[in-house]
Amino acid sequence: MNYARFLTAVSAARRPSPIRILTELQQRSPPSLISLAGGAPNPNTFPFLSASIKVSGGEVLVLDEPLMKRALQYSGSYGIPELLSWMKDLQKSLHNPPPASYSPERGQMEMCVTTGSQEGLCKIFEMLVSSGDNVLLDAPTYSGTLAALQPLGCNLINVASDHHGMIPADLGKILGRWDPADAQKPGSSVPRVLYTIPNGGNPTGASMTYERKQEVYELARKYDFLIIEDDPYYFLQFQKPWAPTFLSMDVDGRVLRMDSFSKILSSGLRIGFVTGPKPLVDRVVLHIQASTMHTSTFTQFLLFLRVIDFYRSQRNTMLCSADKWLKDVAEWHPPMAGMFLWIKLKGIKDTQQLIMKKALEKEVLLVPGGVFNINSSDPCPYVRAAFSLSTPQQIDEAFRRLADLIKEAM
Ligand SMILES: Cc1ncc(COP(=O)(O)O)c(CNc2cc3ccccc3n(O)c2=O)c1O
Repeated sequence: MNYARFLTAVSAARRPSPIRILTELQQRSPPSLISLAGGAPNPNTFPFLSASIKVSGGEVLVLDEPLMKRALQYSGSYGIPELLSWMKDLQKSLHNPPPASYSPERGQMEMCVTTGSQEGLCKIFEMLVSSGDNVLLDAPTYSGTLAALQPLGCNLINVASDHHGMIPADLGKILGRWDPADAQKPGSSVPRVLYTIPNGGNPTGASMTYERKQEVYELARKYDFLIIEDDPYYFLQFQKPWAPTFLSMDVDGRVLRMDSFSKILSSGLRIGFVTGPKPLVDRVVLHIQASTMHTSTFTQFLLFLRVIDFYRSQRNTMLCSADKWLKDVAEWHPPMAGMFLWIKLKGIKDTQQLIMKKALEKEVLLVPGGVFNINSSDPCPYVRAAFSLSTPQQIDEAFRRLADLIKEAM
């Protein structure tokens, strides 16, 4: 992808802020580093020393004094490392984005934390849209998007939609006005941006089918435009399996995705995430450096502690169910971090067929361990179980089914 052609002159002119480079450097350095560089305030002057916050379920999140000193201090413009690392794992687990394994130049998956997904939206539009540009979207649409787009003086082209979201045939008809070969020409009027809300559209409630997403994505490839996937209602889908996202099919690195925790954790914490190709996300971060510097460190830590607390309880649930159903047929080590349990099945040389065929018949899905080996065809007795998304009841039933499966296979 030629990402430069998508940037406005303002975005292309942005350069890293020297003080932010120092903050990132300091954040990555060992505590032994002595910095006389940053103009950060002395945390010993902060009047807030610690915090204990009771969360639903009765647990208490504690920000002790050392953590509070970090939480009240400046932090990196991409987001705090702990939260970014967790979010990248989550995106890989949820969407398995092809660009996760790409090189930076090829559009490697990058992420940054934003102050609400609204900030992500606004900065992405200001990065990509200049006056007079043609922008594709399906209206009616979120008023906050129009508030961010319309002042940029672009030409909004409305693509017809229905309760299944944007109608690819209408998009194709609209794009038929142009020759795809012109897309790369300087000054071309071929649209470079398509915006859509793929799940629980605001205000229509429409959710886009996977098939339509595939057709839209193919048109994006043909006319070489970016897809802005604004998905704050992804976690509010009422039926499973959740619809595969544009990010999950993004073989070209042409999807910029916004996630939000406003509807599932707190709207006042103002935390959103941008996921997309590194050359573009880096430009959003340069804008953050020059505007807010970063999303509140304190609220990022609050979210991270809540997430960790949730994952710790999910891990404990999975370990209880493993002890209950699998202790005679498998072995594992309790994970001290992350969202995965690595399970070795006893008496099974290779789990590939067992999982890809037999497990599906019993309606339980895990990942056969072989896919994580350098040579995936090498036999592997392990399976990977994720405890990020399923309920305790689902985890328990899944392991009951897995235990049946292993006993039948032994
Ligand atoms: C499609 C789509 N994209 C992005 C956002 C922004 O979410 P956030 O920044 O992550 O919190 C939204 C939030 N939508 C609304 C917000 C809102 C806030 C105060 C009062 C009313 C509001 N109404 O009515 C809304 O629809 C959205 O629906």
